[in-house]
Amino acid sequence: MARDIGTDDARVRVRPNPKGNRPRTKKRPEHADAVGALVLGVDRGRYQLLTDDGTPVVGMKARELGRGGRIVVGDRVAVVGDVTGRKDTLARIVRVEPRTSVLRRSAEDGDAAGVERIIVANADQLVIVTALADPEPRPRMVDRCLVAAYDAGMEPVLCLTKADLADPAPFLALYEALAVPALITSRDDGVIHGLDAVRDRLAGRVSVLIGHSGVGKSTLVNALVPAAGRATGDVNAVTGRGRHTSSSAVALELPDGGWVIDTPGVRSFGLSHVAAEGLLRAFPDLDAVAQECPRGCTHTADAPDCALDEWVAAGLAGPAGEARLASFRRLLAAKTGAAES
Ligand SMILES: Nc1nc2c(ncn2[C@@H]2O[C@H](COP(=O)(O)OP(=O)(O)OP(=O)(O)O)[C@@H](O)[C@H]2O)c(=O)[nH]1
Ligand SMILES: [Zn+2]
Repeated sequence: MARDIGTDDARVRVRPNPKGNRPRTKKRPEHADAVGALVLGVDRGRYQLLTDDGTPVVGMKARELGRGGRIVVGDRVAVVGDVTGRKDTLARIVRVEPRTSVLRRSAEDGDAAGVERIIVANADQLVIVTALADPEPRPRMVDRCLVAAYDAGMEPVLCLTKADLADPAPFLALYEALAVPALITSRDDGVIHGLDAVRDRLAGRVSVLIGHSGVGKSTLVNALVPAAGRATGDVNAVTGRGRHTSSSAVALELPDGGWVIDTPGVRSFGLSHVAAEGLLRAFPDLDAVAQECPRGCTHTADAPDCALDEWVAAGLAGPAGEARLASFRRLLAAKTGAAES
C-alpha cells in the first residue's frame, strides 16, 4: 500500500526506509511530542507532576537537561516517555519553561552560606501566616518575608491567625504604610472564621504559604484544601502521630481553582542575594525618587544626600510619606540583619 506522504505530486518520492522503523523527523530533538505538566512536589530526584490533561505522573530529569538547573515546585515542564501515570512508570522531564517569578532564599551558614536556592517558581503571591499570639508574632521575620516577596516579584499578603487570642490592630499598624493586604482569621468553638476572605484572595492564583511552626498554617491549609490532609499540631489520639515530617514544598489545588504551595521546611529567609534595587522596584514611588540619589546611595537613614529624605521633607510624599520611608528602611535593614529562625 502506498504511504500517504501528504502530497500527490508524483515528483515527490518517499525515501526507502529499509529498517521499517519510524522515519526520523527533524523535530525529534525538540520533543514536539512532549506533554506540558506542572511540578507539584519533589522528593529525592523524583518529581510529582500533573500533566495538562490532569494525569498525575512521576517524572525524573532527562539526562540531556544536565546537572545544573534545579526543577522546583511550581515549574512548568515538558515531559516525554511514559505519561500514563500508571504505577511504577517514570516520565522524563526534557524541558523547563521560562519562569514568571522565582522565590529564593540564601543559605545562612555552613559551607553553603550565601548560596542561593530557588524554593518555588511561577507563584504570584506570598501569604505570610503569623499568629497574633501563641506563638507571639515576629515582625522581623515578617519583614524578611516581605523582602523576599518583593524581590521575587510576588505580591505579599499577611494572614494573621488566632485573632481570638489577641487584637490584630497593633500588629497591623506596622504594615499600614507599606499597604500590605491583610487577612484575619480566628477560632471560635472549634470553627475557623475569616476563611471566605482567604478563599477570595487565593482563588485562581498561585500562592505560597509560609509561616512558623504552630501559627496554624496546617489548620488553614486543611480548611482550604480538604483533601490535603496536612497534619496539624493536635496530635492524633489514635495514631499518636501529628506533626508532618515532610520538609519540602508541595502544591495543592484549591477546589475553586488556583493553587496553594505549602512550605513546611522553610522557617527563615537568608536574603544575601537581595540587592537594594530589587527591593526598590517593588515601590515605584520611591524608586522614581531614588533615581536622583547620588551614585551608590544605600538609601539608608544615614546615607548622605539620599533623595528620599528630601522628597519626604518637602512634603511631596504626602502625610504618610515619612512612615512609608521609615517602613521601607526597616525592610532594607531586615535584608542585611541576621536572620532569626
Ligand atoms: N486559638 C486558636 N488556635 C488556633 C487557631 N488556628 C489554629 N490553632 C491551633 O494552633 C495550633 C497549631 O496549629 P497548626 O495548624 O498545627 O500549626 P502549623 O503552623 O501548621 O504548625 P506546624 O504543624 O508545626 O507546622 C493547633 O493546636 C491549632 O489547633 C486559631 O485561629 N485560634
Ligand atoms: Zn538614596
